[in-house]
This record gives sequence, structure tokens and C-alpha cells, in this order.
Amino acid sequence: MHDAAMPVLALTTGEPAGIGPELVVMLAAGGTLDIPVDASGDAGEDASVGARIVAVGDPRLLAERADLLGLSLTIIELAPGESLPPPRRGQLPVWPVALRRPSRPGVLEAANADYVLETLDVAVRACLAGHAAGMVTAPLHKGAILEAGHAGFTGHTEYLRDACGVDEVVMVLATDHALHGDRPDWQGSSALRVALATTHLPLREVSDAITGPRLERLLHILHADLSRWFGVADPRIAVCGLNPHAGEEGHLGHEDIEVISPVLDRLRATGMRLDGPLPADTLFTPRHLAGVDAVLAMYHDQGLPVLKYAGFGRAANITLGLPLVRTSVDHGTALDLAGHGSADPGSLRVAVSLAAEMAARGGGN
Ligand SMILES: NC(=O)c1ccc[n+]([C@@H]2O[C@H](COP(=O)([O-])OP(=O)(O)OC[C@H]3O[C@@H](n4cnc5c(N)ncnc54)[C@H](O)[C@@H]3O)[C@@H](O)[C@H]2O)c1
Ligand SMILES: N[C@H](C(=O)O)[C@H](O)COP(=O)(O)O
Repeated sequence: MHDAAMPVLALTTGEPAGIGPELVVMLAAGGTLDIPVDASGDAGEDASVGARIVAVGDPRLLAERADLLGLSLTIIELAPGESLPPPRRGQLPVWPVALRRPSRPGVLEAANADYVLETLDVAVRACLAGHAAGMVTAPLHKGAILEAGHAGFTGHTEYLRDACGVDEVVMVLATDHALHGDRPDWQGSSALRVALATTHLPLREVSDAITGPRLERLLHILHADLSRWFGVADPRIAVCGLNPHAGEEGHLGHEDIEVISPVLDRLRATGMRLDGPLPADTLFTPRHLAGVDAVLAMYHDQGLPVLKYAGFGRAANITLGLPLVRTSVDHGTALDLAGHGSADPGSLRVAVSLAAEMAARGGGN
């Protein structure tokens, strides 16, 4: 693809004390990524992730982390809207946001919560103004943002929902579609996609949060956006029950019969292809996943352990329902690894590639 035709992606660098900044500089420097480079050092078509990347963060922080890892990196500071140089290995365009306090790897600093949120605001504004075709987010630390006084903060997903002024979004994690190519029993060669009916909620609040109207809205978003961003025509979605064995005919909980089933019946009558509610323990087996384009799990740790077992480090997180493309990594800030250069950049690469594909499909700039 010609450079100018590649979508611009704003890459927020996440919690400064975590592994986000170093993964971004690794990606830019090509340090540990298995990407072929041509003799000139230019990122050729095969070598690139199919996008022009602009980091959003503190240029000095990124330079420091590159130095720490012994990576050679030239940082080019630009303002959103300014034209980008052609992508070149070892160069990183940056839309600058200033750290509030110096940051050390592995050490959280509450004052930098506002820095992290500002990087998201800059990326959202750039996407909505057409300066970027999408945003990719390195991990932030939810606890650090809450500790800093941003009560109610639960993650990028909900923050971006509010920043974009939409009522409902759907968190989906998807494995890289190349991952299962050698496992024909998985789902052909397609990705495993797991959407969540509830996200960052204490377990005791989950049942009350799963209401018929909400499930219906989530399924409409999932259905429409699988087609819009992933090119899946007439998607088939498998829906997990909430309770063990999908409630065992009401003996192990009533939500499956009283809340989930009626929604699925109603939507099936409109033509949607929906399986379930199915017992979640056996849904994630090859027979039930065959031909399924996405699974809707009822809560975070019903769906994500399966996804992360199948593809941790080779998967990405996507927010559906936004007026922009947003992907993220499948892992957190890994404070234990920060500054060591040993963190796996695989998921960031998948997140960037997926955002580029989505932007190309969804007609972003
Ligand atoms: N996209 C995001 O912003 C995102 C995603 C998940 C978690 N988080 C946040 O991150 C913080 C820490 O969460 P956690 O400890 O539950 O999960 P974590 O993913 O940070 O760490 C869990 C384990 O995985 C390892 N790990 C994580 N990323 C790795 C990588 N790239 N390469 C190698 N090993 C890796 C860590 O060393 C640790 O052992 C929390 O605040 C959480 O909310 C953010
Ligand atoms: N639930 C996600 C995961 O486990 O990977 C993660 O916490 C990220 O959430 P946000 O994208 O909403 O920050």
C-alpha cells in the first residue's frame, strides 16, 4: 500500500510506569518484532503493520525508555493535523502530551493519571476531527486513575463511550485470525471473538446488570459492527447462559429463562442468527464454535480466561459501538516487567494491525 493511503492510527502510550511506553518504542524501532526489513531500512509493504502510527504521549518519556532498552529511535514531534513523514523504521512521530511528574518503571504516580486521560482525549479529538482513522491504546492502570480521584473510572471502554457521547458500547476481545490456522478443529481459520455483556463490575452486581433491554442493545451493536468493521455478513452469535448449565431449567438460577431466552427469541424472530443461552462450560468447544462469528459471555471472567488461554499475546481488545475505531492490547500494565524490555509486544502488533484493517474496511481517513 502507498504510504499516503495507509490509515493514520493514534497510539496512546498508556500508564507511564507500565510496559506501554516500552512496547510503543519497540514497535517503532522494530527491536524485538519479527518484521522483515529491506536493505534501505525503509518499512516496506510486507514489513509494515499497514498503518502510519503516531504515538500520543510524553516525547521525553519515550526517548528515555528507548535509551533504557538500548533502542535507537528518533522522535518527531508534531501537532494533530500536521502531515506525517513517510513511515520509517527507527522514527516515531509523536503528538506530545506532558507527564505531570517524572515516571519510573514499575512505580505508580497518582499525579500522572491526568496525563493518561489527556492522551485519550487527544486521540479521541484527532479521530473525530479526521486527523486519525482510529486509535490503539496501550494499557492503563485503572487503580491508579481511581486512586487519583477519578471516581467511577472503570477502563478505556467506558471512558471512550462517554467521551464519544454514545449510550452503549461492547467490549470484544479477538484472537489474531492467523493464530488458529493450523487448528482446523477450532473455527476454520477465523478468529475467536468474545464479547462481554458486563465488563468491570464486582461479581455480586453482575446479575442485576444483565437486563433484557441492555442485552438487546448489545446484541444489535455486536451484530451491526461485526459486519461493519470485520466484514462478517449475517453474523452468527453464540450466547452464554449466566448460571451453571444455563440455569438447569431454573433450578440453578432464573436469569437464563427469564431474561436471556426471551431476548434471543425476540431477536431470532427478526432474523438474527443466535445460539443459546448455552452452558458456558461447553460452549467454548470446537463443535459449538463451528460457524460461530462471536460469543457473547455474560461477564468478564466467564469469557476472557478462555480467550486469553487460547491467544494471550496474540489477541486484541476492540470497542464496538463507538463512532471511531479503537483497539487495545489483551494485557495490562505488567508493572513487574516494566523497564526490563522483556514484555511481549505481540498483542500490541495485533491491535495495530487489526485497527488498520478495521479503518480500511470502515472507510476511516
Ligand atoms: N487494555 C488495558 O488498558 C488493560 C488491559 C488489562 C488490564 N489492564 C490493567 O492493568 C493493570 C494490571 O492488571 P493485571 O495485573 O491484572 O494484568 P497484567 O496483564 O498487567 O499482568 C498479568 C500477568 O501477565 C504478564 N504480562 C502482561 N503483559 C505481558 C506482556 N506483554 N508480555 C509478557 N507478560 C505479560 C504480567 O507480567 C503478569 O504476570 C490493572 O490496573 C488492569 O486493570 C489494562
Ligand atoms: N478487560 C480488559 C482485559 O482484561 O484485557 C481490560 O481490562 C481492558 O479494559 P479497557 O479496554 O476498558 O481499559
